[in-house]
Amino acid sequence: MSMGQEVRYRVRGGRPLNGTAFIQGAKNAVLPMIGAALLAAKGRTVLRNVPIIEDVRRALELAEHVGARVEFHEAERTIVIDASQLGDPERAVLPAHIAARFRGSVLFVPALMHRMGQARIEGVGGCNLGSRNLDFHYRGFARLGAEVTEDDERNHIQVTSRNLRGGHLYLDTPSHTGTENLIMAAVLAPGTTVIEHAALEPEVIDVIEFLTRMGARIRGGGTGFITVEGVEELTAVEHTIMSDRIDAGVFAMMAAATGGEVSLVGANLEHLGVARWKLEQMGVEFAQQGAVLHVHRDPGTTLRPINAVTSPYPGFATDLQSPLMALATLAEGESYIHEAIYDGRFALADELTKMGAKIEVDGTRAIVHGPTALRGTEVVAHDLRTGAALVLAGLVADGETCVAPGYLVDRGHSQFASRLAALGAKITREERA
Ligand SMILES: CC(=O)N[C@H]1[C@@H](OP(=O)(O)OP(=O)(O)OC[C@H]2O[C@@H](n3ccc(=O)[nH]c3=O)[C@H](O)[C@@H]2O)O[C@H](CO)[C@@H](O)[C@@H]1O
Ligand SMILES: C=C(OP(=O)(O)O)C(=O)O
Repeated sequence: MSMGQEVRYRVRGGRPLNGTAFIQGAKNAVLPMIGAALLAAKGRTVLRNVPIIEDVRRALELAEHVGARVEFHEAERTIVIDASQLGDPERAVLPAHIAARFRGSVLFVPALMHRMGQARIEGVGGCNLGSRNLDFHYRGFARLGAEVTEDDERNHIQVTSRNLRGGHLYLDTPSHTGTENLIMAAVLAPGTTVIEHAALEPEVIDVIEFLTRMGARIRGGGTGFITVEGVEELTAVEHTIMSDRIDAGVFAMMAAATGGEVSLVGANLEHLGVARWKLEQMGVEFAQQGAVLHVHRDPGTTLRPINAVTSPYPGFATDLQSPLMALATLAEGESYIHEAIYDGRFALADELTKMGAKIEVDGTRAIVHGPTALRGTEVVAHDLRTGAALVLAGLVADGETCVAPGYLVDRGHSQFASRLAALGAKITREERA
């Protein structure tokens, strides 16, 4: 999609979702893996089960911009990356026009440090969720020996790294990309690095598996205490990306909202963490059948209200908080939601209010008064998950719901309209020049 096009989703409510949906590969695993692939000085990396999302397209543009050769075989959901030519320090720049369009751009910094000795970050994007800092990343790079300077005027950050070496690192809170970035900074730094208070997300573990296959020496993934022994070089390998637990959670909640019955191919119930138990309390039935997750909500029963607090894995995922708020508008009674990770995720409440929902917001806490008979209207996707949550609301609303800008949904959900249409939803994705 070019920058000039406007994408919108049009949804007509009233149909239960039934059938089979293919859960995409994980956005939050593929982005660090594209960054990690740039660490390999020889050979070609092959990534499989790649989600066809805008963030992946931006990541590949960025990889080309810094000097890698990339191919995205969309029909095969496969990426091939050749990073053997990286090395020109002049190209060690993450320009705002690409990097500011997605959060994952920050995951390129370790590769630029190792391969080019420096990195200039002219912008980092991601969903507009209030304050989102990167201080743990930069402080960690500095503890490994990098020099980090800020150009406040232009809002640029310069990282220079002649001699990275192992060190003792910690995170104030278990940052997801922070953990991945510090691991990638440490894998090629001589000596031992310890990372305390590391993130436990399944994607972090998938990234550790990928790096280990490349030749990295990493222990303690999933324990919160990670040890990395620096190695001299990493090799390009092949890896199949884990399935996207947020995509799975969104489809499960859509089945629940509409009173449907779906089979989610590739979804893993364990990866839902606390969200699984919350949805079960609301009246959603899950059955894991090997690699397929079966989700059912009896349309003859009402949804029960819920209390949820977002927290790092295995807590209730903040990325699932928005669709949960939309689902809670349908529950019989008062739901309480506390968003403890981001201070700006509740823009959704105003949009749901336009559809008839009754939600009281106080800072990062919200009370949802259900049940509401939602009405379709034009609503704004302020961020990726707000977009997905509004599509969920549209699936049960009376009349037509129009969700824009669709680009934000396309940042993270692959072929959203066609996968939902395959389950019986009335949804179209429109592009206007
Ligand atoms: C590309 C990617 O993987 N994105 C995910 C990643 O984002 P991301 O890795 O950016 O999220 P973090 O875990 O780093 O952020 C969590 C909280 O920590 C704060 N913080 C973070 C880093 C830092 O250096 N200083 C600091 O103060 C942030 O402002 C935020 O309030 O994890 C989030 C939390 O699970 C998810 O919502 C995002 O989908
Ligand atoms: C917050 C999200 O993504 P990002 O970190 O890429 O902005 C998300 O996936 O909901």
